Amino acid sequence: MTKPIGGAGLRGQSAGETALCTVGKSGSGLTYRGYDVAELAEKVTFEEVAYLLLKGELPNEAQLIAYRTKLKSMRGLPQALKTVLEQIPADAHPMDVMRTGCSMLGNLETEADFAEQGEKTDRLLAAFPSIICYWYRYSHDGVRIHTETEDEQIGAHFLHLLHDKAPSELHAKVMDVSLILYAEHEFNASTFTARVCASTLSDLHSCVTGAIGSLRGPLHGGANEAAMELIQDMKDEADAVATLKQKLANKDKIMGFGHAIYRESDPRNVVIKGWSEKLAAEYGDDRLYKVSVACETLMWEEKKLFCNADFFHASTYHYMGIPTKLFTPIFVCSRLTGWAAHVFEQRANNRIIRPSADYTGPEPRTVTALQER
Ligand SMILES: CC(=O)SCCNC(=O)CCNC(=O)[C@H](O)C(C)(C)COP(=O)(O)OP(=O)(O)OC[C@H]1O[C@@H](n2cnc3c(N)ncnc32)[C@H](O)[C@@H]1OP(=O)(O)O
Ligand SMILES: O=C([O-])CC(=O)C(=O)O
Repeated sequence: MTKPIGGAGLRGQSAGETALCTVGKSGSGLTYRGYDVAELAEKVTFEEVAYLLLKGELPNEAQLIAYRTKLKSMRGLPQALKTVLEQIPADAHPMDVMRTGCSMLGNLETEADFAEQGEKTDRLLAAFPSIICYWYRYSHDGVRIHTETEDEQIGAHFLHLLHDKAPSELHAKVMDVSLILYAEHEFNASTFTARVCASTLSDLHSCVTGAIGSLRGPLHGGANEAAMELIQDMKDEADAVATLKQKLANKDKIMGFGHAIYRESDPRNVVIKGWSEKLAAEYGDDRLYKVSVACETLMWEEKKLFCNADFFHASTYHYMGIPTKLFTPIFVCSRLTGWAAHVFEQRANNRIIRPSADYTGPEPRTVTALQER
């Protein structure tokens, strides 16, 4: 069945132009500046994708080396930010930590002029893994970590800070692919939030802080954590089927399935699913992978709903020893590139975003005096 255009949620309506990304239009269904995401995930690294989105083209070798060196040099956190992170309790939601971390950095290293937007974005790109891991390791393990590592790549750097040791080649590769898959997705809710904020000529940190808030919800980025909570207790494939049937009978939303734009599949799923299978073999226990596949089959048979980017990310991250509550912050570390590129694009051709509303309230009336109400 084709979905009606228009209606609630601005679905099917164009809200502006972008040269950054197409969703559901060509190739596997997702392109970044004309490159198919599946090809990018196979042939390049996340830092190249970040460069592509933020600067317009893939870097040559010298540009990539310089970019990686620069990002590596920006991983340290100011003491004032560390002090703030140390105040945040262990049971805080890590997305709230990201939001506060971004906002605090905006106070300490404010974007004074739009000419600084590229520098400020690179700084956030380098600092986000440090922010989440500094807070996590301090609040959970009681240690103040050094946030600088020699890892060339952001994904490996994140795993290194989290686990206090450099990751295996396989885990570094999977993290890198994951960051590529999550980097950009046209006018999704969090990116649109960033663009609305940018359209008021606000600063970059405000745009990104708002976007983090939008990504946090379970209907958007928070779905990867919700998917993990769904599958973690499933004992086997039969249990997965029974659990989902019951949830569907209860009319529950199944997190990690469905999409606002894609109709039959999310092109990121096949890529991350493949890596989840490889990790399951390495891990030596494929229960989570198998129950995930059983969920995928059942959801298609029963509801014609398919896995979105988030579903197989749950097992993938779990196999790499990442705590569930850090899943969505990883999404932030990646999507920052898309958000910032959209902010740059909005600023380059700006008009304040201010749609109209259809009024459904009372007819005009006069105020009754307080004593008479
Ligand atoms: C990286 C990302 O952000 S990807 C998205 C992550 N979010 C999730 O995984 C949350 C679960 N999925 C959903 O809630 C939705 O599919 C969304 C929010 C992604 C898209 O929402 P919409 O565009 O409104 O969905 P859509 O119009 O395709 O829904 C059609 C029908 O399928 C149902 N449906 C859609 N997704 C699901 C789901 N995951 N589980 C159960 N039913 C669903 C809807 O309730 C709707 O039924 P209705 O017409 O009886 O109300
Ligand atoms: O496009 C959307 O609505 C949600 C999504 O998949 C993303 O932001 O990656």
